[in-house]
Amino acid sequence: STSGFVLESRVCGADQIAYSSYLGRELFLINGSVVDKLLFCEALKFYGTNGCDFEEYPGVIQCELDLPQGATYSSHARLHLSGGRKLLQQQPMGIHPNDHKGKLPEDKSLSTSKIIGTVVPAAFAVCCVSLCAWFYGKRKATAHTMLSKDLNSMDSISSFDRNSVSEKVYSQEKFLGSPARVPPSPMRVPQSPRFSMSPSPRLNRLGSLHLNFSQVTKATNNFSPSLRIGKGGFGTVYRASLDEGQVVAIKRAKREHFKGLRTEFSSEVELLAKIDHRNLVRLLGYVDNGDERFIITEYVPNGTLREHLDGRRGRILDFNQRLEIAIDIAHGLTYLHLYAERQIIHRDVKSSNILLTETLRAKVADFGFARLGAVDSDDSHVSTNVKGTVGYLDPEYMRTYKLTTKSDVYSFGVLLVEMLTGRRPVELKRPFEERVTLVWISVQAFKKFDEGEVVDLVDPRLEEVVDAGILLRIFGLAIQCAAPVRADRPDMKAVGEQLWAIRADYVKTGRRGN
Ligand SMILES: Nc1ncnc2c1ncn2[C@@H]1O[C@H](COP(=O)(O)OP(=O)(O)OP(=O)(O)O)[C@@H](O)[C@H]1O
Repeated sequence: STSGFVLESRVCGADQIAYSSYLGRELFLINGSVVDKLLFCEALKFYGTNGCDFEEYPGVIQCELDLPQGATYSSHARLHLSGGRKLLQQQPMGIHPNDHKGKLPEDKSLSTSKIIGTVVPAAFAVCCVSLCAWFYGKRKATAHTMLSKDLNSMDSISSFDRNSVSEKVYSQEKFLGSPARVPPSPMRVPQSPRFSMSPSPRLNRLGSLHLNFSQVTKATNNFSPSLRIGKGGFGTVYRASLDEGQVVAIKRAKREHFKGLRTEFSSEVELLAKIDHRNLVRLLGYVDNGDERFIITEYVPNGTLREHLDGRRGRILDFNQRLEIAIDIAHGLTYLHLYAERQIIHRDVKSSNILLTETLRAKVADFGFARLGAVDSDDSHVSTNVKGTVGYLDPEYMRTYKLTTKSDVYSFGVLLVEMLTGRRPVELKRPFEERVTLVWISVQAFKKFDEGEVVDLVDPRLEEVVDAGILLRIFGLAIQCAAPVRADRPDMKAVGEQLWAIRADYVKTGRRGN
């Protein structure tokens, strides 16, 4: 731990349990999901008596004090936390793709056994989430209700404790990655002396745009609220017009958002500025004004993917448009993973980071910037600003602190489910069992795939009826991407290829009711 920052983590059986506190703010996690303290303490108790040592765990004493009288770690919780995988594998959950009306097209890469192989562990992971949620929900009721062995009746709610942590968490590195544990990111290139952050420089020039602070002020009409297009965890975004008539987006980050940053900011930006791909938002330049930083990017005029899924941008996206957007995202991420000068892991793939052009081409935004908001030095502070949404986080990254491109693949899988269903990864207003979309979809998938009613899982706002075989493949792919174990996930390039093949078949045979 560093001053004020505590991180403890144990891998016990099949589960990873982590506790983090920073300046009095506590976070409890099981397998990457934020859980309430009761479940966390019960897990400690359970594992403590099963040979997994938590003696030095700072929360143990607290747990002793706080656990309500008679609260026990239920046998069903044990089943799911320690033997859940086994339990699920024993479930007779056959998927019979040929039983339903839409025949599963021949696709070696997505054979039935492969789907089972990925759906089952996925369901295991989501069961953990559900379980946390279940405890949270039932805590207020008096007794623990038995978790039915039948997945169909699984009762789940989101595990978020809204009082202690918002739906989103700040960059996972801030909460979970002590400097010693998080391996250096591929983005962490040696500091370039040319761009080192001395206190004096007021202007750094990178990319194709060379602006100074007063030009930025002018271009944004002195940061006029009328030009404000959005606000994120890192700062406020403005639409700005340059003298030459070029329209750009300028992200303004206040000092508190980057205080304590290591000095490789400029070398990282230098690297990002070289990236030129049609599915990635182009970085044009940045200005460092001491107290503020301005990141200037290509302006993408048609809002975020999330806004489109919500119907806030006019006509709702049809299925083909969603497929094309998914392919665009896959291409953008493949470029970052495979073809950029250095491998770049996005770390914050989500629907609000996908921007759309007027012709509905998708561009991935914010790559490489997640880390700029993540402060982990001693003089940093905990901000309530958020970075990264819990529902998109790779559970294996949370368990091992090892970040790989497969963490982006996981987030992409969650995003694909979001695009197919229209639902956010977590929707707290839904019935219990539907609140964590990946949980719901995986559980439903078992039922629906059998019954050939996979069409019911699709966004109800979609007017067309999509062939069940196509849906089966794409849901299968999404669940495979979001597999809890990294090795089970395909790489981004393969994902793009599979999406491409699915789209080709959709265009040929899958369009119904249009
Ligand atoms: N290059 C851009 N072109 C057009 N609009 C943009 C651009 N960049 C950002 N925006 C708009 O500004 C909003 C805020 O973006 P920002 O990246 O700061 O936050 P976010 O992605 O929503 O959240 P987070 O900080 O958690 O990643 C976006 O939702 C989008 O509407």
